Amino acid sequence: MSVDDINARGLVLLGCGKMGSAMLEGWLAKGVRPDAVSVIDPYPSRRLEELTTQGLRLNPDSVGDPAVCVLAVKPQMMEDALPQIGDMAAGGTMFLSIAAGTPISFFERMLGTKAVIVRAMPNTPAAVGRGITALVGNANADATVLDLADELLRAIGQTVRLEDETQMDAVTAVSGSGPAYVFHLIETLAAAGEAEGLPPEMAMALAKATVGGAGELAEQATESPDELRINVTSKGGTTAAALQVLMNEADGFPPLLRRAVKAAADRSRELGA
Ligand SMILES: NC(=O)C1=CN([C@@H]2O[C@H](COP(=O)(O)OP(=O)(O)OC[C@H]3O[C@@H](n4cnc5c(N)ncnc54)[C@H](OP(=O)(O)O)[C@@H]3O)[C@@H](O)[C@H]2O)C=CC1
Ligand SMILES: O=C(O)[C@@H]1CCC=N1
Repeated sequence: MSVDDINARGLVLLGCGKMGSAMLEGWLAKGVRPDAVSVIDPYPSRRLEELTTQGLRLNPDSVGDPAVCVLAVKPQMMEDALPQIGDMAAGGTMFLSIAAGTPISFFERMLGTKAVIVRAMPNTPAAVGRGITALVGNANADATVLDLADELLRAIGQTVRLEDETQMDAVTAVSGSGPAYVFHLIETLAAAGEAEGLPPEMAMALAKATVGGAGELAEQATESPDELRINVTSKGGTTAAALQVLMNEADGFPPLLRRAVKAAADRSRELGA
């Protein structure tokens, strides 16, 4: 699905809160025209209202037969929200659900077995083109459809294809929710810097740049993250002292993150039950 296809046939967002807006910003930055976008959302943000001056349509009476309809309301709201897209499923629209937990079978029940459905799990760095989205399609989403979905999602970052929908719970727990863990790492690293005597603004600047820079290095370097970690760690030095705390198998990062990721994956499974 190229930006040209979207601009020709249109894109509808059912729900445009934090994640829908992050994706929309990424697509607009890649050349999707605001006048190709319709948003259905009862309380649109000020940003969406501003975009109406560039042609974005808010809660229009009819959305026609768009190329893509992104389903971006909370899982708990999905059943109530879906009737608003009318009989779009009768046309050639690709439905792209980003709802955590909600299985493809739910959408097939709601939209009919002929609907072309792609279930995806993006994350909020999509707003700056640095997201990662995992995707899997239903039986109607053939290789061409999945390639098109992949192309659309690559406009907001990287993509991975899942072999099996059941992998989506773990994906959600790692990369869907993951940015929140990293933001919390930034918050707590800055707070720890403050506790060691740094002014708050400086501590926050150091924490943000360290997490951002380390993430970029981990993606660009040929070395693996464990090699990059070893490169920072001088024998008998400061990093080794910190890693003795963080890498502790009893109460360091490994058991803590294992528990956190399991809690998220379990919640994703619960949402789908
Ligand atoms: N946030 C994230 O990082 C990620 C979220 N997701 C998924 O994205 C989806 C949206 O999450 P998120 O953006 O965080 O949630 P938000 O609550 O920020 O966004 C949902 C939007 O849908 C609106 N809405 C509520 N009811 C309806 C309705 N009946 N019709 C149309 N719109 C409606 C909400 O309006 P109002 O606020 O007024 O209720 C809100 O603007 C969820 O399914 C979530 O699982 C997936 C990956 C990452
Ligand atoms: O917290 C949530 O349920 C959603 C899904 C992944 C990120 N946010």
